[in-house]
Amino acid sequence: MHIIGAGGHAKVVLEILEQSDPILTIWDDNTEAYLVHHKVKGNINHFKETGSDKVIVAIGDNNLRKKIVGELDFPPAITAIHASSSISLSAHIGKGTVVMSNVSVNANALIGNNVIINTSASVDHDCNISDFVHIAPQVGVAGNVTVGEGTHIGIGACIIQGISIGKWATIGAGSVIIRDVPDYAVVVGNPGRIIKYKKPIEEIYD
Ligand SMILES: CC(=O)SCCNC(=O)CCNC(=O)[C@H](O)C(C)(C)COP(=O)(O)OP(=O)(O)OC[C@H]1O[C@@H](n2cnc3c(N)ncnc32)[C@H](O)[C@@H]1OP(=O)(O)O
Repeated sequence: MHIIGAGGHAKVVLEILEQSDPILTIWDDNTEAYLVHHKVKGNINHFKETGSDKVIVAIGDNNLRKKIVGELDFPPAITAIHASSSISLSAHIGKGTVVMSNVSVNANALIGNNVIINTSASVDHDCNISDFVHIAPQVGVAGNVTVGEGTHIGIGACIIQGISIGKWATIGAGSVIIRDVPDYAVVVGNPGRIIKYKKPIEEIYD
């Protein structure tokens, strides 16, 4: 199994994957780096020579994670699911996705590819979470919420039921979201209010 990334987020992903398979190879453009006790084996171009899809891109920044996944010859096929998480049998977890400790994913929730559901977050029934989203620690997402590609939901935020959040939006730490959020909006506070709009770097240059 392979991990791309050697930063703080990758450290947590490493610990999850080591529960099931201690044979892991780490790849990062900083080829001098260590991920805990594993020395980085090579850069991302070097990784491509393995021809493997048994990889997860363990990079916390949604924009950068999408960019790196896009550079790979095969989409990541590994999911990292912590043994203490509780995932409904009717939920779907996409490939390349990380589910950290004490997370709950309830009935009929759809979680896309290359998503991060961070420590102790909960995603309730019938939610639809798109690719490259990051749901930070302690976030509560109520039932029937949709979240567009690449959105970051900050630590401790709450989203009430039925809300639709657009793509590449940012929800500030501790915010309470009671109204729909448009694409690219940065929303903070209780109740959440839009303070600005921020496009991901790739889309700014499109
Ligand atoms: C395991 C892990 O570590 S996972 C990572 C967890 N971390 C997170 O989830 C981080 C979430 N990030 C935030 O909350 C950030 O503050 C952001 C993204 C919302 C805003 O960051 P920036 O774009 O740098 O905005 P900036 O700091 O300039 O703040 C702009 C204004 O919004 C206010 N503001 C920023 N964040 C918040 C917040 N969470 N709640 C309320 N107000 C806020 C600021 O006080 C400031 O107000 P002012 O203009 O009246 O002074």
